[in-house]
Amino acid sequence: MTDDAGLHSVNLDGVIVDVEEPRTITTQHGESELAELSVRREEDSDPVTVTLWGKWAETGEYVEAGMDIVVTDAKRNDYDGEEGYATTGDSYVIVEPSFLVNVTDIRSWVQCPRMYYLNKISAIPLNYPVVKGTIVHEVFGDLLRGRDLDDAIEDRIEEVGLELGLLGRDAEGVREDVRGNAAAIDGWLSQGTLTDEDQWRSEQLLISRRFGIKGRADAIRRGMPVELKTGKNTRRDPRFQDKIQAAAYALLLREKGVPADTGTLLYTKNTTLDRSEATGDLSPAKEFSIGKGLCDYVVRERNRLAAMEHGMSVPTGYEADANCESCFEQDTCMVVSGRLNQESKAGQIGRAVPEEEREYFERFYEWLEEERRETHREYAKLWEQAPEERSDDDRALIGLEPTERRELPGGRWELHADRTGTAVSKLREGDVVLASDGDPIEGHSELARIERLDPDRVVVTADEPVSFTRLDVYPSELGVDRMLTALHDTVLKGSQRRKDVLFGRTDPAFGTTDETFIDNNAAQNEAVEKAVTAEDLSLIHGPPGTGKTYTIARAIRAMVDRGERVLLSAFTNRAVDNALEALREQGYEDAVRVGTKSGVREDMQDLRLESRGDPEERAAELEEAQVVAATTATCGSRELREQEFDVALVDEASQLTEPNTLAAINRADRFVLVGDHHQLPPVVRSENGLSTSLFERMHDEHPEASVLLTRQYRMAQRIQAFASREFYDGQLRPATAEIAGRTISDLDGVDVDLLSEPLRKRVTLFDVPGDDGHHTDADEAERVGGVVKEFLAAGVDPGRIAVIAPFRAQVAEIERRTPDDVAVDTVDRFQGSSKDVVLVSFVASGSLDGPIFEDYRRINVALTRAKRSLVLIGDAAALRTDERYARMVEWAEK
Ligand SMILES: Nc1ncnc2c1ncn2[C@@H]1O[C@H](COP(=O)(O)OP(=O)(O)OP(=O)(O)O)[C@@H](O)[C@H]1O
Repeated sequence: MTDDAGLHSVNLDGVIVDVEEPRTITTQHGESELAELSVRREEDSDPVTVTLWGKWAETGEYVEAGMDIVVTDAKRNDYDGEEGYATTGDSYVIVEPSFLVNVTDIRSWVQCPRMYYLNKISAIPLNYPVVKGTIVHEVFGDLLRGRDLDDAIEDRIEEVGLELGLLGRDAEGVREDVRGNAAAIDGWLSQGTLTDEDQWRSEQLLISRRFGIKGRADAIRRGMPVELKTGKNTRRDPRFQDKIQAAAYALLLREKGVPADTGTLLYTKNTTLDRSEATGDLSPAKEFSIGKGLCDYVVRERNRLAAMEHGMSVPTGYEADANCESCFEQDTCMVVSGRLNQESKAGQIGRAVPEEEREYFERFYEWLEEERRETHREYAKLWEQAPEERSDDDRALIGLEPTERRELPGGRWELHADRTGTAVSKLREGDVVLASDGDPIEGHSELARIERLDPDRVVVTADEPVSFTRLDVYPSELGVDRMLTALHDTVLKGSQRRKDVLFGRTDPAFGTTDETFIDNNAAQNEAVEKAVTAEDLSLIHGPPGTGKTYTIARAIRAMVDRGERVLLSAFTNRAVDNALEALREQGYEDAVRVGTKSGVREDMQDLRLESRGDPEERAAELEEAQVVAATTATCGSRELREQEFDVALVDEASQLTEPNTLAAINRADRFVLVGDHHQLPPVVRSENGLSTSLFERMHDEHPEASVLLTRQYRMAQRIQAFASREFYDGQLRPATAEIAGRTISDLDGVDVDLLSEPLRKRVTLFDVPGDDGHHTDADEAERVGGVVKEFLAAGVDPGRIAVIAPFRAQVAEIERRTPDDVAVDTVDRFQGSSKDVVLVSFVASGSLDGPIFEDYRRINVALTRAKRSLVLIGDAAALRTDERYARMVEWAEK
C-alpha cells in the first residue's frame, strides 16, 4: 500500500533504524509534540520517515533502533520527495507487537513499574486474601453459568480445602466471608436490569495480535468487559488501575469487532460494609465509559513495558509517579533493592549480596527473559503461520469435527471431536491447548486440556462449550515465572551454607556410615552411602539402565529410616511415578503424590493428595507425609513452597535447567541430584546457558560428590560396547552374565531361524542410500517397515519393538508402514525407556544435519534403548563423513 499517496490510511510496520528526540513545534493549531523515527519496512528497502504526533511522540523517548514498530491508520505525507508517514487521530503506535503483554501486568505496571517487576520475580505466596479471591471469582463464574449460589459456594470452598487447611482456616469462617462477597454479585445479577437477551460469558481468553496484549476477562456482558474485585471502593468511580484493566479488555474485544465502549467494575466487599459506619458510594457495581483516550493510554503503557523488557532493564519506580509512602509493597521493594543493589525510588534496606551472587541473579534473569521472549515468538506463530503450515510443523491438529459435548459437575465441559486425516503433532494427553473454531485469534477460542488423544478422536475439557475444529499448542509462561521465583528464593532467601556450595566457596561435606545398603552392586551402594551422609549435596551419575531408579528408592528408604522428611522430584510426571513405583516395589507405601489427576499415572492415584475436602484433614495429609513426590514445576506451587524437607532428591536432574532444579532443592536442607549429562540436556527454546543443568555444573565443580553407576541391567554386551567406549570411558559393563549374553532367541515364541541372517545378530546396520528427502526418507521408512515385519513374522511381540527416527515427519512415514502397537517416535520421547528390539532410522543423506546429529547425546540415547537387538538403518557413506559416526558404522558392521 506504499503508493497510496495520502488518500487512504495505511498500517505501517517495520524495524526502527533511527530515533530523534521528541520536540515541540508550533503549528497553525498551536503547540504540538512530535517525534520522528526512521523505519525500515522491508529488508533491504530504504527507510521511511515516520512522524509520531501528540501523545504518541513520547514513544521517541524510550524506543531504540532494532525494535519492531507498527503504526495503524497512518497517512502518507512525503516530504522533499522522500517517502514519509504520520500518525492520524485514529492511529495506534505499537512497540514490539510480538511481545504479548498480559493485561494484569499492564495493570500493575500502571500502578508502579517496579511493582510489576517485583511481582514477576517473587510470585504471590499462599495467603488468605488470594485464596478467598479465587473462590469469589469461581463463584462469580458459576453464577453466570446459572448455578445456585449456595451450591457454588459450598463446592468452590471444598475445592481449595488443602490451601485453606495450610492457612489454618476452617470452612465455616470462609463460608461467611465468601457469602458476604458473593451477595454483591448475586444482588447485582438479579437487579432486574438483566433480561434473557443479556449475553453473558464468563472468563474469555483474548489475544490481540495488533496490540500485543493477551488476557482473560472475568466476564463479558453484552460485549462489554466486567471485572470483579474482592476489595472495597467507596468512591463513585472505579480505581484508575482497574479502569485500565477493563479498558485493555475492551480494546481486545474491539479487535474482534465487538464495539465495547463501557466497562464495569464490581467491588464485592462494598456489600459487606456497614451502612451506618461506611460513607461514600457503597454500590458494588461501577460503570465507566471507555474512549479512545483511555485506550491510547493503555497502549502507550503497554509499549513502555514492552520496550523496557526489550532492553531487559529493571524499573526503578521513577518511570511513573510512584507514591512509595502509601505503597503496601514498600518494605519488600526496599529489601530487594538493598539485597540486589538496585536503584529504587523507595530506597534500599540491608546489605547487598556478594557481587558473584548478583551477577548470577542477573545472568539467569536475562536468560529466563530470553526464554520468555522465545515463548512469545511461539504465540506469534499462531497468526504468522497458516493452519496447514502449523499442522505440518506439529503445532496444531486441524480438520477436527466436533461431535458430542457434555456438561460436567462444577460447570466445566467435556468436548469431543473426530480426527480426520493422519496428521501428527506435538500435542499430548494432559497438555493445555487452545481449542478454537478454526481461527484461534479472530474466532472463538478457549483454553482446554486434552484428556484423550486417540488416532480417530480427541476429548478435551474446557470452561466453555467451544465447538472446536482445531487445537493449537499454547505455550505457557508459567515455567519461566516459576523459574524466576526459584532464582529469587535461592539468591535472596537461601541459607548461607547452601549458597557457599552453589557458588563454589565451600566444598560439600560428608559424614560416614558402616551400613551396607545394596550388597550386589558396589557403585550403587556407594551412591546411597553418599546420598545418606551428604551434608550438602551428592550426585548420582547413572548411564542408561544402571539402576538409577532402584538406587533412588533405596536411598529414600534409608533416609526415612533415619527419620528424615524427603521430597522426591523430577521434571516429568512419568519419572516421578517411576521412582514411586520402585519405592513401592521395595515395600514403602506411605509416600504422598502431589499432582493433578490427569498428570498422575493410574496405578499411583491411590497415593495422590486430594486437594479437595476438609481443610484440616487435607493439610494434615500433606504436612504429616514423610515422603512427598511431585514434579519440579509443582515444587514451585503455592502449596509446596510453604513445605520444608530435610532432603530433596531429584531424578532426571540432567534434563532440568538450573532454576528448575532450584525450585525443588530450595525446599530442603540438603539435596541429591540423579542424572546423566551424556544423555539429553534440558529442553529450552532460547540459546543460552539455561541448557546447562545444575547437575552438570555440580558434577564439574564437585566431582568428589558424584558417584558413577557402572553396571547396567539392560543391554547385551555387544549393544552397550560402543556407548560405553564413546561416552563413558569404557566403564559401563553388563551387571550379570545373563544380561551380557541377552539375545532375542531368549524370548518366548521367537523362532530366529525365520529371520534373515543379519537380523540374527545383536547389532546390524542396513546401508540404505539417502534419497535427499528433507525430513523424510521413504526408502529408509520402507526398509524399516520390512524389518519390523520380519521380526513380527519370527514371533516377536509388537510391544517389544520400538523405532526411533530423527524427525516427526519420518516418524509419520514409518507409522504408515508399521502396525499401531509398535512404538515409533523421536529420540526425545524415548529417554528413560527400553525395548527388546530397537530400530534407528537416521535420515542422513549427503551431509549430516538434523537433530539427531547436532548433539551426540541424542545418539547416545538412541543407541542405548535396545536390550537384545539393535538395527541401524541409514546411508553408511553419509554417516562415515563424521568421525564419531564412522566409528559407529565400523562397530555396527563388525
Ligand atoms: N542392584 C540391583 N540388583 C538387582 N537388580 C537391579 C539392581 N539395580 C537395578 N536393578 C534392576 O535393573 C533394572 C533397571 O533399573 P532402573 O529402572 O532403576 O534403571 P535406570 O537407571 O533408572 O534406567 P534408565 O536409564 O532407563 O533411567 C530394573 O529392573 C531394576 O530392578
